[in-house]
Amino acid sequence: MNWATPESYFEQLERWLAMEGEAERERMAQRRRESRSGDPERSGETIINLRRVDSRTGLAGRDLIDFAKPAGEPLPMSRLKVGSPVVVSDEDRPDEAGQSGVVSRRSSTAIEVALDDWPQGKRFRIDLAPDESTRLRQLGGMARARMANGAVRRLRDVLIGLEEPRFDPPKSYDFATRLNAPQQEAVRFALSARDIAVLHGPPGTGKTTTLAELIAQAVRAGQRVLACAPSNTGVDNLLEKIVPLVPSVVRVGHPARVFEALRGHTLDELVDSDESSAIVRDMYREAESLMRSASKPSRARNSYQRKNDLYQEAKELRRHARQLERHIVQQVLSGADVVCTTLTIDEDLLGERRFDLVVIDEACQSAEPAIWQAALRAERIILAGDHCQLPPTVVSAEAAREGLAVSPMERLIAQRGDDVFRRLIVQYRMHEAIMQFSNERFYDGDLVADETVRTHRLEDLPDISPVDDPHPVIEFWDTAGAGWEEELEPDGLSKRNPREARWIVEQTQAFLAAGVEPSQIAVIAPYAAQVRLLRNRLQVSGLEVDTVDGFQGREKEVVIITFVRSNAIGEIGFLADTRRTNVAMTRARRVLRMIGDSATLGGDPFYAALVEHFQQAGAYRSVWELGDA
Ligand SMILES: Nc1ncnc2c1ncn2[C@@H]1O[C@H](COP(=O)(O)OP(=O)(O)OP(=O)(O)O)[C@@H](O)[C@H]1O
Repeated sequence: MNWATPESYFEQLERWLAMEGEAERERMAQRRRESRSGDPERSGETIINLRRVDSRTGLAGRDLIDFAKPAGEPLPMSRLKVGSPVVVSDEDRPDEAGQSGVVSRRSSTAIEVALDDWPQGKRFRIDLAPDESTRLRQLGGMARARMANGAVRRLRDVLIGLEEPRFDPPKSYDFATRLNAPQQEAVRFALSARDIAVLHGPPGTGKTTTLAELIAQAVRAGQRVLACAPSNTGVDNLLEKIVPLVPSVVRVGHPARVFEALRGHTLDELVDSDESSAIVRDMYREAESLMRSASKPSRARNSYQRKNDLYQEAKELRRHARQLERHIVQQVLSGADVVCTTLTIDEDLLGERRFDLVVIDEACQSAEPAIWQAALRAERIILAGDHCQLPPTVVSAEAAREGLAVSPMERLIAQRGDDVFRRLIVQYRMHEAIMQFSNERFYDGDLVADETVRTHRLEDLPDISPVDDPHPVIEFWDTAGAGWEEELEPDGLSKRNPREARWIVEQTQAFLAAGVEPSQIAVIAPYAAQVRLLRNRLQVSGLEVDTVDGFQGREKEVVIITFVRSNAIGEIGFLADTRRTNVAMTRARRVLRMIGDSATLGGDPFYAALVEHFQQAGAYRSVWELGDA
């Protein structure tokens, strides 16, 4: 995408955001209609028939309530993840609005929600809440960017693609972590940027490790850094790597949304452990006791006046307590070398703060409107991600078609080419054979497998049999002509393939029998219906069956993929977004198995090349060999 002026750029973004808002409202309405007519859980945005099974008090006095189905029934597949904003409501009072909260933990049978008040009722439902506040904050950031002056204005225009990025001669650094040569070069390059630099990190190449080093170097040079990512998980992954390298890091955000192990670095906890916070707590307690005294009935002559005085005193005390609390918060923030937050920034909290360097990890998963809040606080900005993996989530199909699903990082690479980015090329995850196809199709053949993983096999793990007949590293199993056809899930719109599912179950059981731990296996399916079917049939604790989205950024020793689509008309639906398949394949460390119908998939040049690649590699099999096709 190219824009002629900042005005045309921001007008386009505003239109896209309006379309997103409309599409989200439509999706909510659709969900309500489905609730009335059939199974509300099918939307993946609602869980019904829940009971309160446990509770504890979390940070800042919030109630953390565990909800579960009767008799420990597993929860349905849903988009409700840790950090999702939700509404908890009483199923017996459908007309009441319910309470807003945030998912703070999830297991296969229970979901914990952080709520400000105790939820009343017996049977509950939890609905994913639309994120209007995020959109409003994005609009605010865009409006300010539109009016920007001076240096911010120049940075803005480089980001939009209207001005050339500039670089100083690279300096040399004394690195704190052991980086490979391309990682070192990437740090030198990024830190030489006067306005913008981009780091392209293909799977397993140590993008986050490199970003943490780069941030540490900036801090050593006396700079203040804002480290962001679109998701809470992304922020926490970065935070985890920054903490050992930088003395003072603060994580801004709802503690319920932060990994438990990292909560000591949240602003809430740091403020809480500040010495002056004891005084604030005393002041609040004192104010409460004044309020209680004031509310006691009294027959004294001047009781009205006395009550009024007590209320006034309590109010004044509270005002002072809040002031002091704000002061502590600002002190903690000012003392931090690095502030970590999602891209949805709390503007009141950060105030006018600007940073020498703003780093955005997973930048390929944020759409254009999401970057402006952070970008406006930057002297220089570094975007890192992999545009060959999952794009930003966009609800409006029309806005996506028009370009909202293209991240600013992807756009900058397309506009500026090699001048603006460096690619990390040594990967520490996949056996060479697993990497090869992705490498050729997506990474210009640049990727190199590090010696520590290049030839690693399943048999190198402890307790794996059979050692004398090693498991092949890669295999594509073709169902062409076998009649293993896809079907629609009854009452649903999602697709599944029962015969492929049966094959997957057999394969998985064989790996388990060979000694592979359930937690080392990923079963990946593109469609929710196939995931549901497989979860039903593969109830093994620790084994993960999910869609691609559930595995982004992660890895497993063994990855088994079912492509599902098998039909006479060669329709492959959203498998046509081949980046999803790239993500799925590149999760695997030692073994990759795929099953699909080449007659259906092969109409698409990407899948035709994939099957051809496996044939050439001697890793092509047909289900006809099984004798039960
Ligand atoms: N220079 C290096 N030497 C040895 N191991 C490394 C090096 N750089 C990264 N690694 C290892 O590679 C793995 C991936 O690193 P990291 O988590 O930084 O990758 P990533 O690129 O952010 O991953 P992804 O993008 O796939 O989520 C980690 O186990 C890390 O310790």
